[in-house]
This record gives sequence, structure tokens and C-alpha cells, in this order.
Amino acid sequence: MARILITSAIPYINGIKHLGNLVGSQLPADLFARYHRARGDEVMFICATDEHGTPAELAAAKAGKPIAEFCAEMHGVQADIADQFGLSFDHFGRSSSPQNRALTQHFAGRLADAGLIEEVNEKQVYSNADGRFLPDRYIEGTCPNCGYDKARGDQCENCTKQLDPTDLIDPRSAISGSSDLEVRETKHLYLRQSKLKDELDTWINSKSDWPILTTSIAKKWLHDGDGLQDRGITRDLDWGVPVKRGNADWPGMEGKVFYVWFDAPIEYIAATKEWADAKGLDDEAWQRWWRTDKGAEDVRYLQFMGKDNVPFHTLSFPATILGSGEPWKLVDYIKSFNYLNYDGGQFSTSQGRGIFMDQALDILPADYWRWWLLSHAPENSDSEFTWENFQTSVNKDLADVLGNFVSRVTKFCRSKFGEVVPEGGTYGPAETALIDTLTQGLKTYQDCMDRMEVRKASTALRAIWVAGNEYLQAAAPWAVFKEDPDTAAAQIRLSLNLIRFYAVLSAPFIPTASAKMLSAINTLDMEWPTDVAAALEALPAGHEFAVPDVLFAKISDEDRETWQARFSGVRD
Ligand SMILES: Nc1ncnc2c1ncn2[C@@H]1O[C@H](COP(=O)(O)OP(=O)(O)OP(=O)(O)O)[C@@H](O)[C@H]1O
Ligand SMILES: [Zn+2]
Repeated sequence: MARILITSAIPYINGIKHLGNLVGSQLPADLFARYHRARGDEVMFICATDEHGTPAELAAAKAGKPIAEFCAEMHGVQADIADQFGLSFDHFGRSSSPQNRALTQHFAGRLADAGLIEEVNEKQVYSNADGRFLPDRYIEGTCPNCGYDKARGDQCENCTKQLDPTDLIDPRSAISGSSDLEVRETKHLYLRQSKLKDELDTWINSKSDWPILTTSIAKKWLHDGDGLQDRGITRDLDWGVPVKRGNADWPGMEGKVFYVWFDAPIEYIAATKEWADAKGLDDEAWQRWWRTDKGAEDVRYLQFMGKDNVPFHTLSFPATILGSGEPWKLVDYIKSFNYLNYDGGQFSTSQGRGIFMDQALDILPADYWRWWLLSHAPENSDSEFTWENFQTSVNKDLADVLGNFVSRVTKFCRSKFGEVVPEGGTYGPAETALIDTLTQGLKTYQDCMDRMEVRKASTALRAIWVAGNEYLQAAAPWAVFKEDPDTAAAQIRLSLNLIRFYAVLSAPFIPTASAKMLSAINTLDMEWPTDVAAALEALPAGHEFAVPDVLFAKISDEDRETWQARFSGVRD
């Protein structure tokens, strides 16, 4: 039994996530958490909400709520939707937790002691009307390059030129619109990542099995231009982890907080402590996942995220861990994703474009989405959600192949033998051939899952479903029954057992349908098959079952058109 630690990139708190966010982080993480549990591994699956930073403050202000209240509420909303999507976190924490506050301050203290933090005096734009420093992207003005009048202080969206806020003509606050701005001196802490460059480079180079997307992004940041840059890890904000050096105050840093990207990955660890605390367990319970001096040396740690998160997970967070000089567990494998696009454009939270998790569940159960998203995961390139493709995939894979098999077998059995696994007959060459095909198919499926190839795994699983359908079609028990009911009984006995086999193998992808299949087939036996022939005898003759309701309804052209129209605009 292996021990597998899995973390999903933590979703930002400012709103409900779209399907791109889901397939780029939480959903594939859940797929592998479920798979490893099914294989008998001990799994710790951690996610949380990412709650600090200016966008959260602005979202709270827009909602007319104090920030702490807003975050608590949104955490509840996200937790509930995650649950409805079947995301099987062991703990869904909050980066604003006291555990994360303490641990973030602890890491900062260790890094400072190791000489890896530099105090830098900077000039930054202060808005008198807003009573706060403005992050670069909250300063708007006219682009000196192209004249676009809504250029941001970090970049002009129109001509893509990288800017400094002081480059803007007629700068104003993007929050209040006020042009009463001034440049003030302020002090910030920088993480001296450049000092760890060689160590990080060696570590990345040792990861020859990582997705190219992951290592190429890491290497670009390590080597392009002047190489790995030091990174500001503090901000002049109210909402965040107060800057402290361990337990001690940090002179000159009063009233400042750590930058959200410093504390967010630390929350993976802190959330595991939240889990232990919530269960009334001692520190040993979470440290055995995270401290190599306390039992974590045999843990395999997998991270999941979209491509924009890769630099922080390949460089900044490892710099924090390595720089601390303490025996914290480093990630073993980073599964990163390209982007899922929506119907000819991008998903966008700020513009409300695309399908959001709550809306998706409003129209169809989670498994329809899970199947489509995972079987079209943007692994090797960006991929695109279109309603046509979604309709085709659901109707063909789920309704015609898997759903139809379950329905035909159970209904035929009920009509000829009753709702009980029939006895009599023996298996012949067709059954032996099927078992061979399934044995090969199972191996392929496991290999893909073990290599963490999501799309290929879905293809392999589908091929396993198809094999059963083809067998049933060729065996034709409905025709055989008239002449030779015993042989038909053997065919149906095998097919009913296949339903259990399918439920077990499919559970990581479509857990709800899988549970429905198991409940119809009336068994709690979810043992992962090692020997296909034996697995197909789990339900003996005489075992009772019930014909389930329709597993997957087909999507009609009318539904597709209605939904396409409904989701063509922006959400309010
Ligand atoms: N279109 C997308 N396809 C796949 N993954 C995505 C997509 N957009 C964001 N992600 C990933 O989703 C995860 C959660 O993202 P987060 O909540 O931080 O939102 P975000 O990156 O700000 O996205 P958005 O700006 O669309 O809200 C991250 O790992 C991110 O890389
Ligand atoms: Zn411009």
C-alpha cells in the first residue's frame, strides 16, 4: 500500500469557478485521489480556498460585505458545489486559517534566518481617496505606446506592452476612479530565489518524467533573460497574513501582509493541519504526510494545476521549502494543464464568460460534466468546449455505450429470469475471448492512470465498456434464449457481473453513476479487479438485483440549442 498526498491548486475566493478551473485542477486531482483509494493506497487529498489579496477585497466590497464574512460565505458556497461535483477532498481548508497564518509566518522567519529575505525600499502609488496603496493592475490610464485609455499599470491590454504605473498618462485608481494619486516610499520583503537558482535547477533537471508543460515553464523562468528573479512577498494591504518573523514582530513591516502567492501554497500544509485539528488528532497525524523526519519519506506527493500556476509550484514554493532548511516534503510530480476554452473564446470569471460550476449542475448531473471534461482534458494543448462535442460525447459514450449496456442486460434478465443472477450454462470461447480483451484493457487503463495520462485513461476505460457491448451484441442472448436458455443464462450472468466490474473501474471518472450501478446490482463489493475471470464471478447465481433507472439521458438537439443560447452571453 502506497501513501499518496494529492493537492489541487486552491481556487480563488472571489467567485464560483468555471469549468476551465475545474478541469485544470480540482477534477483531475479528484480522479487520481479516487483511483489511488480504489487501488488500496492511503490517500490524503487536500484543497482549500485561496482567500487573500486585492481581488477578494474588491469582490467583498462589491457584495457590500466585510471581507471576512464574504470569504466565509464563499468558502461555504465553493465547498457545497465541490461536494455536488463529487470532489472527494479529505479536507477543504481556507488559506485565511490560523494554521496557515502561523505556518506562513514560521516559513518567513526561517527564510529570514537563512539570509534568504531582503528588505527593499520601493516607490509605490498611493491613492488618497481610497486610503491605500494600489497594486499595479489597479491603476488605469492612457497607454504611452498606443493611446488606449484603459491601460493597466502592469500592461496595456490593447498593444500588450508591459508597463510601470508611472508610465501611464493621466493615471487614476481603478477602484474609485480618483486621480488623486501620489508616489510614496514603502518597504517590502523579497524572497531571494536567485540564491537558490542552482539548487532548483538541479532539482527540476532530476524530474525527467514530468510533463513537458511543467518543466518547460520552470526552465523558462530559471533561464530566460537574467534568470530567476527575486520576488516580492509582501503587500501594503489589510487583508492577509500579517508580516511576522516567526512569532516575532518584524520592525518596519507593521501593517503589511504577505503576498497571496507566498501564503497560498503553504496552505497545502496548513490545510492538512486543519484536517488533523478538526478531527482532534495530534500533530503527528498531519506531519507524517509533510515532514520527511516524521514519516513522510515514503509519501508520493502529486500536485495538480493550470499552466499559469506552474512557476509558483516549480520555483517559488520549492524555494520556500528548500530555503527553510527544514525537512518538509517536496512535490514528486506536477501534473499541469493547458487551458480549456469556451465556444470560440476564453472562459473568464471577471467577464462572466462560459459555464460556471453551479450553472452546470443546474442543467445536468455532475457525471456528465466529469466525463466530458476529463475525456477532453487540455493535456497536450488547449482544448475547447463546444455544445456539439459535449452532446456527441455524452450521447455516444455514456448513453449509447455504458448506459445502454446496463439497461439492456438488467431489463432482459428481468423479463426472462427475474431480478436475480441466473444459473446454468457454461462459458465458451466467446467468454474466454472477452476475458482476454478485458484483461488487456484493464492493464492499458491502469498503465494510463499510473502514468497520469487522463485522456488516454478515458479512452482505455471507454474501450472496456465497448468490449462488453460488442460481446453482448455478438452473443445475442435474446436470440439464444429461445433455443438454449442455459447458454443465455451464462451470457447474462457474465454481463451482470460486468456491470459490477464497470462500476468499480469507472468510479474515479463517474462516481455517482458508479454508485447507482453498484446499488442496482446490489453489492458493496468494490474490490479493484486483479484477475478479470475471478472478478466476473463476484456475483453468484441466485444473487438478487434491481433494474436501475436510466443511468444517462441523451441530450436532445433542442436541449443543446437552448443551453447554447443560454450560455452565449455573460453571467450577471
Ligand atoms: N481555462 C482554464 N483551463 C484550465 N485551467 C484553468 C483555466 N483557467 C484557470 N485555470 C486553473 O484553474 C485553477 C484555479 O484558478 P483560480 O481560482 O486561481 O482562477 P484563475 O486562474 O484566476 O482563473 P480565472 O481568471 O478564469 O478566474 C488554477 O490552477 C488555474 O491555473
Ligand atoms: Zn497600448
